Amino acid sequence: MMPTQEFEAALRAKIDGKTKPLGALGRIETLAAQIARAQHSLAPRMESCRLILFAADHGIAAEGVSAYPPEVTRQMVLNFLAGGAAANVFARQAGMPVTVVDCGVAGPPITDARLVARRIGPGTANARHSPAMTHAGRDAALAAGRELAREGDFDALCLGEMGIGNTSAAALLAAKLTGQPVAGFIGRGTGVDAAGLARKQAVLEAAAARTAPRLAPAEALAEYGGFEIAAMAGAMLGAADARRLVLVDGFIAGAAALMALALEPGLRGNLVFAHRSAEHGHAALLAALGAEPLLDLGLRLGEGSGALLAWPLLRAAAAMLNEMASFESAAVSGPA
Ligand SMILES: O=C(O)c1ccc[n+]([C@@H]2O[C@H](COP(=O)([O-])O)[C@@H](O)[C@H]2O)c1
Ligand SMILES: Cc1cc2nc[nH]c2cc1C
Repeated sequence: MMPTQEFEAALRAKIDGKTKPLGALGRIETLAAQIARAQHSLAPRMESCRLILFAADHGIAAEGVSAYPPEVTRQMVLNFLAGGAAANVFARQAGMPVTVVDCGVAGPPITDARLVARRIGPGTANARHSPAMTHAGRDAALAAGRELAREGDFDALCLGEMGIGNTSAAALLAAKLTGQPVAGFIGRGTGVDAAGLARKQAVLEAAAARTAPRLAPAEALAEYGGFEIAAMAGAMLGAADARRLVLVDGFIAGAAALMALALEPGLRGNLVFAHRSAEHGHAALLAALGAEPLLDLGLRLGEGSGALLAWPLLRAAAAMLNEMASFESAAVSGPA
């Protein structure tokens, strides 16, 4: 629903009527306004959030573009299920449930009742040489994310990912969606050294050269995406269907956001960009998104870690709107 002029005027009056100098709560004020618009309510609810963690493997990891071996994806999924990863710790701090989704982790399916199985395949094909996924695989991953993000009764969603090699997929996707050279989106990911970075640059240049500089969104996703990236993009669309806000994490989540926005520009109001990742290329990606993130903590982990850390700000913004006294109710004098 488009915010009406009356709604906007009432929202402005409510925020400006709170007992604070005009504009003194800065980004918390714009965040409160975003939440109110997304729910089309002057008294929005922002009490519950959950983390959905999407995991998948990447064929391009075989090119030596990561500092860690591909089996870490699977091992970290087991760590998520055991509750030992950073994402689990931050989610527990916030009292947030965690859903772990296997979108296509390499090797045999992980048999664990707590894992949500949405396996599209045992990882993508190597995008250096061929399209990463079929159109059917892409559509299935998008649909899986969309359906998961619509489920349950939550006001907001943190979306996170795990996938060795996925900074390569995200960089290629960002390049093909913006039409900009891939070089500007390449970083060290999990921490490749200088030689590793040079190899990653050569591999991604070669992968990018397979196709036109700019691709239609759905084509870019099939050529270069990952199953977890497609599922995350789908989850953003699903969250918007349910009028939920999404806390967008770092570089890979940012590429998924660029993808989701290319498919559905109306989604913009549902996305809150949580943080600026230390991954070189995230700044360029945020610029392409026209986004100014809330936090800048030097994180480069993924897993939704930055989104989880930003969740209290979302709660605080809604609480400001709902609980803070007005000049009138508290009998405080306005500007002289
Ligand atoms: O979210 C980020 O900004 C971010 C930046 C660098 C690395 N990561 C994580 O590291 C993995 C990808 O790094 P790489 O080097 O294997 O492409 C993947 O599991 C991501 O969650 C995440
Ligand atoms: C250990 C490890 C944890 C991660 N979490 C997200 N990406 C990751 C990559 C590695 C290597």
